[in-house]
Amino acid sequence: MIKIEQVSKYYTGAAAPALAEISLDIQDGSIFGIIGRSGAGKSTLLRCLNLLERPSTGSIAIDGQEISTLSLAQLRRQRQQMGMIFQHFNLLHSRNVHDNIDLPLEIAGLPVKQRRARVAALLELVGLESFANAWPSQLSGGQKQRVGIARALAVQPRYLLCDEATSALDPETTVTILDLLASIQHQLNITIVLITHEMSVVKRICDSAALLEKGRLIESGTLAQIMQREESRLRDLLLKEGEADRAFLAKYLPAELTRCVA
Ligand SMILES: Nc1ncnc2c1ncn2[C@@H]1O[C@H](COP(=O)(O)OP(=O)(O)OP(=O)(O)O)[C@@H](O)[C@H]1O
Repeated sequence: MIKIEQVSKYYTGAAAPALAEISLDIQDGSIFGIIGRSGAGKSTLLRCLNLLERPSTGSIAIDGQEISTLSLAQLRRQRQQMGMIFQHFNLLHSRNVHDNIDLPLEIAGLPVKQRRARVAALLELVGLESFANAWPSQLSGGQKQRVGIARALAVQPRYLLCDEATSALDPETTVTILDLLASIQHQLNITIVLITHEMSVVKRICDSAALLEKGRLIESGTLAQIMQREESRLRDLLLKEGEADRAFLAKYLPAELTRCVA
């Protein structure tokens, strides 16, 4: 479990903190959505989780281990537990698909035979078996993100952090990538933390969510809890584009759906 307690982040020279006293629990095996407008602090929080940024105050504990107390070697090991995918995929254009996925394994110093087997399994996992020799420039956005996902999973992380991973994709491709992430979570039992400004993403795959605004946590909980709250900004946001979203209503508010249909 990731336990974030009273985390604040002050950037030098900034008038207001990027994060202000954020407390959140991210349960193992969940798909946790962090939502907020531009500047809300989502990326800062994600960077604190992947250990690229240190909170100014407060603590982040992973499985009870406070990360600010880790030695450099421990920090390196902990970073390997955090796979990351990005809005613009961040593939190396000088490497083909196979070699992009292989890169973290090469850096980790795994024997070549083991690396080949692992890359083949990852290509299959993301449905790109026949694209091993393709170059990034020959792929669609969705295929590029599949390569990004395979690469992030190469060293078998426990957490997959997704930074607006579908924001550059069209709606149909977005759905296929989100469904792939949900299937991977299920198959590998990893924890997925994703940041997004799109409620449709949260509705499609998240089981928990947190709403940030100007660095502050407005609300958090499981979607089941949020949907039962009387006064909830997150519930309002989830229902805002909800009319057409029967699957979501059927899951969380079946009575509401029956009323809409009647
Ligand atoms: N390296 C930095 N130095 C100074 N200020 C920063 C830095 N990174 C972020 N900020 C500021 O911190 C605040 C939160 O930014 P952050 O990028 O975390 O928000 P966000 O919700 O991810 O926004 P977006 O959706 O636009 O990426 C903003 O006011 C931003 O200008």
